[in-house]
Amino acid sequence: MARNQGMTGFVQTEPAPAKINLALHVVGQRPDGYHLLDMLVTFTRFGDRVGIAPAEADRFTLSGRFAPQLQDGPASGNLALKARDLLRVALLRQGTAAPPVHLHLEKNLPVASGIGGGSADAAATLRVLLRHWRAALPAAELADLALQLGADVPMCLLARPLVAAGIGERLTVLEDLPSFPIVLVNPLVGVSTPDIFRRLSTKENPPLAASAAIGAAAWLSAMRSMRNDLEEPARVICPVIDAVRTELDRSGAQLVRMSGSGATCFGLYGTTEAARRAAQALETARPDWFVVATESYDGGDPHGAA
Ligand SMILES: C[C@@](CO)(OP(=O)(O)O)[C@H](O)COP(=O)(O)OP(=O)(O)OC[C@H]1O[C@@H](n2ccc(N)nc2=O)[C@H](O)[C@@H]1O
Ligand SMILES: Nc1ncnc2c1ncn2[C@@H]1O[C@H](COP(=O)(O)OP(=O)(O)O)[C@@H](O)[C@H]1O
Repeated sequence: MARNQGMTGFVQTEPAPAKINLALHVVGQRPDGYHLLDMLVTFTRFGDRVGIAPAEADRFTLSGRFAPQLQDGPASGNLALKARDLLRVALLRQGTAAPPVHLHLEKNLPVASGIGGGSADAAATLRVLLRHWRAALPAAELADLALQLGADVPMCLLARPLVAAGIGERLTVLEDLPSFPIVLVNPLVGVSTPDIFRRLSTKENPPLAASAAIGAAAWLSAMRSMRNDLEEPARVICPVIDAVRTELDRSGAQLVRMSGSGATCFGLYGTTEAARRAAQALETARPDWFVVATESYDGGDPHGAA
């Protein structure tokens, strides 16, 4: 697997936005061990990017700040390539051609950080390859294929504000969730998702009450009564999360919470300028952390907005 300068020369590129769990309630456990979750989810303009070009044989290259972390393991373990291979098998089964491609991943999102980078890459790969190969799968088959790649992949395929239930396969798109100026902060300590789930002390918590709020103030107030049930076990494994939260609280955020299984925490702000200033102050105070100011999507077409 080679390092590559960037996206120049790729015939099609696709954004792989970060997934933000604005709330995550653990409400049960399936017999196979997977946890039942109620999640309020949005996506950000900031994310990874997948590019493709036709090729004589399949090829995979990486660039971006976090590419080195994915270069150590075998490329075949990369979720973008798993997505390519699974999609190709499904298309060949129905008689659709899926010729070789050069796939490039610009890795801007920290790895194992609770914002679904690998899932976003897999989903973006599915979207861009379906376009490139001018192919389609029945909706139910595509949803199944996405879920095989990971519990977060179906929601990343939609990449728009939604409520997710089950393990992430039951999705309800939210048309009225506003866009929020948001700052993401990760202390650059990777957190293993199964480890966090294993440490949960209780698995049957109150469900998400997703009432139909209208406007940013009403949504903020509704979100304040929601939780991320994975925060408690994550703070035990990764105590620096407390420091991340404290810094975000001090930066003037209207709501601070951890996303997914951590360790990324986010702050929501009243204006883009407030988010930008907060990110600048955080970066100065903690140059060893990953800090980015961005915006979450509203209920409109995410691919138009990205
Ligand atoms: C916690 C969440 C919330 O959005 O996000 P991240 O922290 O990964 O971003 C997701 O549910 C993560 O989804 P994803 O990262 O795709 O998980 P998978 O690869 O399917 O599962 C990895 C492992 O996590 C545990 N797992 C995952 C999802 C779930 N609902 N219950 C679980 O117990 C299982 O041990 C599983 O083997
Ligand atoms: N394209 C990818 N980007 C990030 N991680 C990947 C990718 N492909 C495989 N992985 C593996 O998936 C695991 C989860 O990574 P990631 O999706 O970044 O986690 P999270 O959902 O917690 O943000 C990592 O341990 C990593 O080795």
